[in-house]
Amino acid sequence: MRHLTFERTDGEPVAFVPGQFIQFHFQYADGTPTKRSYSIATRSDDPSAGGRVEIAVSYVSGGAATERLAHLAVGETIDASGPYGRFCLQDGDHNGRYLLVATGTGVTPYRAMLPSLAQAIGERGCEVALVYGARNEAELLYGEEFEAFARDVPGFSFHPCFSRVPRTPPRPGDRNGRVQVALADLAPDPARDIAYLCGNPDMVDESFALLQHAGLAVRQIRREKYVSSR
Ligand SMILES: Cc1cc2nc3c(=O)[nH]c(=O)nc-3n(C[C@H](O)[C@H](O)[C@H](O)COP(=O)(O)OP(=O)(O)OC[C@H]3O[C@@H](n4cnc5c(N)ncnc54)[C@H](O)[C@@H]3O)c2cc1C
Repeated sequence: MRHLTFERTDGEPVAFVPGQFIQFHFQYADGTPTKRSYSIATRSDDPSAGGRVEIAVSYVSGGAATERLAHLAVGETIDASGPYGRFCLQDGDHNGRYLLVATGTGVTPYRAMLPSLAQAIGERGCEVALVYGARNEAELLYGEEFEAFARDVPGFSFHPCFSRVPRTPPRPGDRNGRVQVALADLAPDPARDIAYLCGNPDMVDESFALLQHAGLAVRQIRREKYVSSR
């Protein structure tokens, strides 16, 4: 995975709502134009971010966009458009708990949402549980930040799930296995939960089915599937 930071060539800040994504535009080797989407990871409470766009890219062997992004040099430019998307927190929600579920780079929109989540916890007294699946500790993207946030913000809990290799030594709250199991253990409750699911499409579909089985309505489940957009 790579964490990349971009700024507009005209120096203007990039306005976005946490949860949105941008698209990069480039060409295949034969000159055919194409584009790919990447969630914005920038935290608005980070003064050093300064209106820049931060993204995390999971490397796909032979993938057109990730090959291009993996070989971008510092200072090089790439065409982009956006922001797009509605995988965002909504003003009218009065739920008692957010269940945020992600695998891999699917956790990036939640990093961008952290300041808004802290505000919701402070103003509405709601809880937030972040369930995050990675294969091993090395792939736990922004893990230290989420752990620090959980320490600082009562009401926010972080549940890292290691699907291949457990963390050694394990930390309190670590889970081994798939995010779906940890999600079920949180006892999803239609009376108080709104869920966000982001990342691997199979994980999103399976978690969606699990939440529906627990009684959540479709409007209580928001999804962002990281499908290839050719
Ligand atoms: C709304 C949205 C937001 C997204 N946000 C992010 C993000 O924040 N970070 C991120 O890394 N990606 C994100 N993606 C996925 C991203 O847009 C690309 O699809 C991904 O980077 C692969 O593009 P590529 O051009 O490198 O691979 P492609 O050239 O499109 O694919 C090459 C081959 O790899 C396969 N493949 C594609 N993706 C994967 C994968 N993940 N695992 C295994 N095989 C794969 C394809 O089926 C194909 O056979 C997002 C997608 C959407 C729709």
